[in-house]
Amino acid sequence: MTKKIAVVIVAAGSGNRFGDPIPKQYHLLGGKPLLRHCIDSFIRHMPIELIRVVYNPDHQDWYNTAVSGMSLPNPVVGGATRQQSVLNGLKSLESENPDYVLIHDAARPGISDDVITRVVAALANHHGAIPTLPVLDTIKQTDNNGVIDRTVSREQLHRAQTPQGFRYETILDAHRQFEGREFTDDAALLEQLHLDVVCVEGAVTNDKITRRDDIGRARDWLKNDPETKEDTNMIREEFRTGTGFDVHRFAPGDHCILCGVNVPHSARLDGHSDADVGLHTLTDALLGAIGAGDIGQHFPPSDMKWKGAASDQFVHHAVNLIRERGGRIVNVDITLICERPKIGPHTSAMRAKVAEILGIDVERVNVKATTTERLGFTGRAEGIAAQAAVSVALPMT
Ligand SMILES: Nc1ccn([C@@H]2O[C@H](COP(=O)(O)OP(=O)(O)OP(=O)(O)O)[C@@H](O)[C@H]2O)c(=O)n1
Ligand SMILES: C[C@](O)(CO)[C@H](O)COP(=O)(O)O
Repeated sequence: MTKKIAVVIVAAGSGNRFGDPIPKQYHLLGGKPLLRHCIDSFIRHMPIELIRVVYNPDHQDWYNTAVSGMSLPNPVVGGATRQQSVLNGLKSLESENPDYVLIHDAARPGISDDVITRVVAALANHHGAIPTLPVLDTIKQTDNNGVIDRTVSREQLHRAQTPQGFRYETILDAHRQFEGREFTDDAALLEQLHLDVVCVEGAVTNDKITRRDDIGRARDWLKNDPETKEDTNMIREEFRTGTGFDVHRFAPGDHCILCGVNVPHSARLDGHSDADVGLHTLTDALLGAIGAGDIGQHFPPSDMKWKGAASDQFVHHAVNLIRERGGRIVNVDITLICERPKIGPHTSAMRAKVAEILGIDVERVNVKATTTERLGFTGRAEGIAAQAAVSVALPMT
């Protein structure tokens, strides 16, 4: 009899070890997000209504981009731990009551048809089946100081991958029973219950993306993957450039706000909001990249509500417009043009602040300064000018 098979793809993690503001499951590999690679693989083995993605609603924009054009069931909200996310995903399938369920990490985009087939086939004779790889290195056990106690035999050791397949009711009961206790994979719960879980052959391409370097390895296998070239689900990106220019005059005061940083000076900047000329020009550049006008259209200077306002909110607004379009900021470069105050001592703090506001890595942000050799209004110390250039990647429609 044909078995009803469902899949839970857990994608609610924040990827702390990967260390990027964009969670790793939404990073592009060969033109499409890791999560989409996983979905595209499972769709060949089961009806779309039996695919459940467990996600974090804070990632909504990235999620929408990843599943664009697909009519998947609504995503399930994840929990604080992988285990909690799995339980939420399993519960969401109760009305479907499948025979088998496969539980897969969205961080494993290199899942192959063969691995899925092997896991499912093994479920005919076992409560669970998981793909594994042999351990090839010699394994040492140490004390707390790193001094070797002994060499562990690797003969019976295996590296566990996903998808881990189970009889649905068995794994749901196990997750309910052990809710709150910590396990690093799903098979471990059945081990506690002395139910048999068999290891089947996994795949090197199915290794988990955990740290930043892992993406490079995944790109290498993808280059050799014949399916990729014909893949019609690739989310292709196009790159947009935006520029900004802004000027504010000096007025009596004792500091300027520049790129979100308080810089002591013998004058302040006058104008719209807190007059942060750096963030204003950045906002203009971001809006320019997506064809969304300029800062004055979104936040009219005539509107008194912006008087004295912190300018990071203008940048946040532009960033949200980019995210709504499924885009991401590739890099930004801001130049402050003035004779005084001296900007050099503050550029590190400005870079960090701008990166924080944009939610991107500091390495993608540059802030620099120049003078105009005492020429013109900046040379006469009447005010500060700033210009910015940004690059934004947008999914091609
Ligand atoms: N609360 C959580 C934690 C993890 N996961 C998912 O579980 C899989 C494997 O977890 P891991 O590699 O540890 O991902 P993260 O938790 O995102 O990474 P990190 O531990 O580095 O923060 C990932 O697909 C991740 O999205 C999840 O759905 N819910
Ligand atoms: C489930 C898993 O991917 C199997 O290898 C792994 O245990 C997840 O562990 P992590 O600590 O969440 O990376």
